[in-house]
Amino acid sequence: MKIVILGTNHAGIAAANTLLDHYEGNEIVMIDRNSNMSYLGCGTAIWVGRQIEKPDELFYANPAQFEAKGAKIMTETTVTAIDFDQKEVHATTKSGENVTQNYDKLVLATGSRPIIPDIPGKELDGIHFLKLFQEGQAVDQELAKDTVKRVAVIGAGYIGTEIAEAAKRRGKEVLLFDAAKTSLASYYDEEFAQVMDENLTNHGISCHFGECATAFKGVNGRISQLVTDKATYDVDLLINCIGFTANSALASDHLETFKNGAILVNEYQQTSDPDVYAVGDVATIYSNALQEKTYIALASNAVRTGIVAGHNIGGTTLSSPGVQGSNGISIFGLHLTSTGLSLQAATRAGLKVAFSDVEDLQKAWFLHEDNDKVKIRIVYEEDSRRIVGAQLASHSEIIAGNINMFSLAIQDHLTIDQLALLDLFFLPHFNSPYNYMTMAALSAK
Ligand SMILES: Cc1cc2nc3c(=O)[nH]c(=O)nc-3n(C[C@H](O)[C@H](O)[C@H](O)COP(=O)(O)OP(=O)(O)OC[C@H]3O[C@@H](n4cnc5c(N)ncnc54)[C@H](O)[C@@H]3O)c2cc1C
Ligand SMILES: NC(=O)C1=CN([C@@H]2O[C@H](COP(=O)(O)OP(=O)(O)OC[C@H]3O[C@@H](n4cnc5c(N)ncnc54)[C@H](O)[C@@H]3O)[C@@H](O)[C@H]2O)C=CC1
Repeated sequence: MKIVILGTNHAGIAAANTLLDHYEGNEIVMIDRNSNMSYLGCGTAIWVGRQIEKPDELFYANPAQFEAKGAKIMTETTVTAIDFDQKEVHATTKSGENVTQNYDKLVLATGSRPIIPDIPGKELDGIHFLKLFQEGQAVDQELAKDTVKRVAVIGAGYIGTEIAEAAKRRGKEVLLFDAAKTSLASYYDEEFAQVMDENLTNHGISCHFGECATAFKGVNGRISQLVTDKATYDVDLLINCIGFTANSALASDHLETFKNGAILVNEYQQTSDPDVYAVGDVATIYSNALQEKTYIALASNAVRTGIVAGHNIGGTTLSSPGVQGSNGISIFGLHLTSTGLSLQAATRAGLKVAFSDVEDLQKAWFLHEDNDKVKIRIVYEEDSRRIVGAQLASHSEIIAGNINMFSLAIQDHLTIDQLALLDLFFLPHFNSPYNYMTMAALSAK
C-alpha cells in the first residue's frame, strides 16, 4: 500500500513512525514545504528568553532518520493541489519542478497557521507571528537590536504570555494586550487568570486587557505605533499571537469541515473520504468534557492523533479515547495547569455546572521551606456530578503531575463524588493527609 503523508511536523511524524515501526510492506512518502521538521514551538520562548542558549535541541527528528527506515521524504516541497478522484497529490519543489505522487491512503498533517488580524497596517515590517522555527529566529534577531526597546504583544493566550516573558527577560519594555478581561481567558477562570496577571505585572509587564488593536501605524514601512480602541502606543516591535487556524484549504472543498474550517474526523482519524485521514492541528478532535467534536491545537494532541491514524491505516483498528485539552504554562516561576473546561467555558457551551474551590499549602504545614500555596478549582456538572474541568495554580511544580489525574477522571466520566475518596498517597514532602484535591472534591455541594 502506498501512503502519502502531507506535513512532517509532530502529527505527520507520529503517523509515519507508527507505520514504519509497526507495519511492513508499505511505501511511505512524506512531503513538507519547510526545510526542517519536528520543531518544538514550546521551546521558542524558552530559547528567545535565553533560559536555554541555543535552539538546536528543540528538534527531535530529521529526514535521514525516516530515510533510514525506508520512507521517501521530500522537504521544501509545497503541495499545491490534491486530486481526490484520481488519488494524486501535486506539489512543487524548491527548484520549481512540479511533481505528482499517487496514493492508496493519504494522511493530511498540514497543521495550522497563526491568525492574521485584519486591521490597517498589518503588512508593515516589524510585525511578527510565532509558529515556525524561522519565525522564532526572526523575533530573536529583532530582540537583539538596541533600537527595539518597546515590544507590543497582541493576544495574551499561551504564545503571547510566553513571548512577553521572553522579551522581558531580554530587557525590553513589554506591553501585553488581549481582547479578553484577563490573560489566558480561554483556559482559566478569572480567579486563576488574575493570579497570572498579577505575576506579569509584578515582573514589569504592562498588561492591557479588554483592549483591542484597531490599527498598526508605521514610519518608513516599519511599525512605529499600535492604535487600540483605548489609546495609541509607540512600539518598536509587534508580535501577533491571537490563535491558530487550520491549514485545510487543500482539502476543504472535498472533505467535510468543522465550523472553523478544520477537517472533520471520526474516532479513527478518518475524514469523510475513507481513504483520507487527518491528524493534528488540521483536524477536529473529540472533547470528553464537551462530549462533542471541537478544535484544540496542541502538540500533545498532534502526536496522539498521528499514532491513532498510523495504526488504523496499518491495519489495527484503534479508536481514539478523545482528549481533555490538558495544558499548562509556567511564567516567571508561576505554574498554571488546566484540563477540560473552565467554569466560563462550560457555561458558554451550555452545560449546567458548579465548582469547588480550595486553597492550601502544597506540602504538609510543618514544612516551612519551598512550600507554596496551591489554588484548585474542580468544575462539575450539577445534575450528573460528572467532572468536566480542573484548574491549578502554584509556584510548586508538583501541580504539573496532578492535572493529569483530572484528565483521566474526565476521560473516564468520573463524578466528583468518586474522586472524593480516591486513594491518594500522603508524604509530608509532597502533600498533606487532607490533600487539597480530596478536600476540593469533598467540599463540593
Ligand atoms: C510558540 C508555540 C508554542 C507552543 N507550545 C506548545 C506546548 O507547550 N504544548 C503543546 O501541546 N502545544 C504547543 N504548541 C502547539 C503545537 O506546536 C501545535 O499544536 C503543533 O505544532 C501541531 O502539530 P501538527 O503537526 O499538527 O501541525 P504543524 O506543526 O502546523 O505542522 C504542519 C506541517 O505541515 C506543513 N505544511 C502545511 N501545508 C503544507 C503544504 N501545502 N505543502 C507542504 N507542507 C505543508 C508545514 O510546513 C508543517 O511542517 C505551541 C505552538 C507554538 C507556535
Ligand atoms: N503551553 C501550551 O500548551 C501552549 C499551547 N499553545 C497552543 O498553540 C495555539 C495557539 O496559541 P495562541 O496563539 O497563544 O492562541 P490562544 O488561543 O492560546 O490565545 C489567543 C488569545 O488571543 C486573544 N485574542 C483573539 N483575538 C484577539 C484580538 N483581535 N485582539 C486581541 N486579542 C485577541 C484571545 O482572547 C486569546 O487570549 C493554542 O491552541 C495553544 O493552546 C501555544 C503555546 C503554548
